[in-house]
Amino acid sequence: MIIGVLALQGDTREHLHALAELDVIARPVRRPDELDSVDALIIPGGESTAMSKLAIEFGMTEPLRKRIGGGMPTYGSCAGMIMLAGSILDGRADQVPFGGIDMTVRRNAFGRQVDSFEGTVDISDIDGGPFSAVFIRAPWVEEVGPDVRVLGRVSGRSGPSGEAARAGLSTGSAAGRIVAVRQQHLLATAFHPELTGDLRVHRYFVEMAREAGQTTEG
Ligand SMILES: NC(=O)CC[C@H](N)C(=O)O
Repeated sequence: MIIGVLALQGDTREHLHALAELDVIARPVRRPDELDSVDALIIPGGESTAMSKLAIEFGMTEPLRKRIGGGMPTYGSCAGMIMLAGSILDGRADQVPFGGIDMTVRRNAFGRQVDSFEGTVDISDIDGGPFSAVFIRAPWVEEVGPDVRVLGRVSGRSGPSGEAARAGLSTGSAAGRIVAVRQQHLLATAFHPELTGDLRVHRYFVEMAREAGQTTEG
């Protein structure tokens, strides 16, 4: 099994590194023929408006829509979550998501004054305690359709910076927000597990990809 990491823009390297730590064969994907050669895909964090523009320029939008819609296991973190959404609030008018997950996300949702903060997130399918999750100009999920499972919400604050408090975690405006979802073969988180060295989300996704591979092969 080969897992690709979309390499148009964003923190591709960090995801490749996380996959290498898990002994998975992983490679960057920029062109349609490279997409053809992978079994699953990670869409990294970065800037979704730039990613959308580059995907159009590289002729990747339609091939990606087709593979994602056709059952390729795909995981999006942060900007990648935005690109997997059916609909985007506070996006740019010319921004075209790849879609796949029946959800509405709000870009830069935690407030413009807060560029980044750490929060805690419990993910229902993943053992080992809450995640210390890094949010960088992150979206949250505003609404989900009936086929989407909510896996995680912001449960509290962590980290010494007090940024989480400014993000409203103490007053409750960020607490409880949906930041991890799954719809069948598609997974998305608003935070960046690739930046914290906690490999549990990647391990979970690799398992998803393996299971999908077994179903198609057998
Ligand atoms: N860290 C991120 O991926 C930020 C996402 C960014 N705010 C966007 O709209 O794409």
